[in-house]
Amino acid sequence: MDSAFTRQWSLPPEDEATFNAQHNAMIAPMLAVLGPFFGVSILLFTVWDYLIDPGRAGATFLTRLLLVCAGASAYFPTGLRWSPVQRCAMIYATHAGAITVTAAMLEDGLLYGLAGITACLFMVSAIAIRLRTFFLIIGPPAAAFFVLSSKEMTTLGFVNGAILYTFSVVMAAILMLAIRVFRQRAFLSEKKLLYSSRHDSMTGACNQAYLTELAEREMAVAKRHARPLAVAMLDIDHFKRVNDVYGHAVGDEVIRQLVDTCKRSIRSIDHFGRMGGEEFVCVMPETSVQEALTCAERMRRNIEQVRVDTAQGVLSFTASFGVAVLTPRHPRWSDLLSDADTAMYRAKNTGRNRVALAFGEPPSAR
Ligand SMILES: Nc1nc2c(ncn2[C@@H]2O[C@H](COP(=O)(O)OP(=O)(O)OP(=O)(O)O)[C@@H](O)[C@H]2O)c(=O)[nH]1
Repeated sequence: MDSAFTRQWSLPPEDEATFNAQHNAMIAPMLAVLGPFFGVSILLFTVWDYLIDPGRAGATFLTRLLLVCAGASAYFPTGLRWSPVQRCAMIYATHAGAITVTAAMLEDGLLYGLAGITACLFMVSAIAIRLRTFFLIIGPPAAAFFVLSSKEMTTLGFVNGAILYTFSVVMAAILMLAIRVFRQRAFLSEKKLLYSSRHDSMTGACNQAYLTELAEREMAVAKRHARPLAVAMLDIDHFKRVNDVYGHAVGDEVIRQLVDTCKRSIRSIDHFGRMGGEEFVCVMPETSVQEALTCAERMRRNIEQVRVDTAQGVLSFTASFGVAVLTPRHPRWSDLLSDADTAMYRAKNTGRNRVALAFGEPPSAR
């Protein structure tokens, strides 16, 4: 199948779970409002039963009340831990079921009730997010309708009712798919927007604001559980010279290569960000002094190996690193960062292309 077509209707697997979770979180509070509204409306429709057949209105009211009360348990979250979709299915089965059963109790009622029964179908379009869910929710009341109408209606009435019902199901399913596509697009644009608000557009590294947010969160966790946390600050050596000799485009390429190299040299739980210009920070949770020095050294060595092809020949570059680890002397992220920054300047001042530890050993020699 054409991939552009597939993309219209489905999300990448890594997004599907988040999309569904967001959808469930959105419909859960709606159930507490829409559920009771649906239930009360169904009870009020007893007036209609009375107009059609006053003698049976009492029985239809009791049936409606019984089924609505049975479904009302799903209006609000309970200890049963139902998923929002299961709650929807319960409300729909009992409430749309109430309309179907009471309609069947009246003469030609299913024919009159068909409008209400099919209208309820469209509510499911707004709530279901996948065809499977859609059919799961509408299945039991639809089966009830077909069974009851095959018994209660004339053959002509049954055929007409079945055609109308089936047509409504198809229309509601199409509406559901259209709503899904709109929601998917909104989800993907929001995701893209969020990504660009948090990442540097040139390198894809976290931007300063996002890195600070992540670092503060990691710091709080590390303090709460008395876990180690380390930070490495790095700056490309003599970068101004790269720009001056090779031009800005090559300078940009050097920055991109550095980010790719560093990201490949760290763990997936580490956070790498661009603080601005040619200065970067790596936040390393669960990392001791020795491990942080090893990681910084690995980044330094890998950067040293990078080669950039330019019109003036092959270019290599280096970076200087400052490492600091969280101690009680760092109540705020800015204190820890400042120590890493001081260490990084020590690495610069003692020869560059090296790793220095804040308040620790002298910089590691090349
Ligand atoms: N190409 C490019 N250059 C940048 C970017 N951001 C900052 N720069 C340049 O980076 C250079 C930084 O130079 P300096 O701060 O003097 O430091 P340096 O030349 O690296 O010297 P040391 O840090 O002391 O080793 C400046 O010339 C900036 O214009 C960028 O995104 N792209």
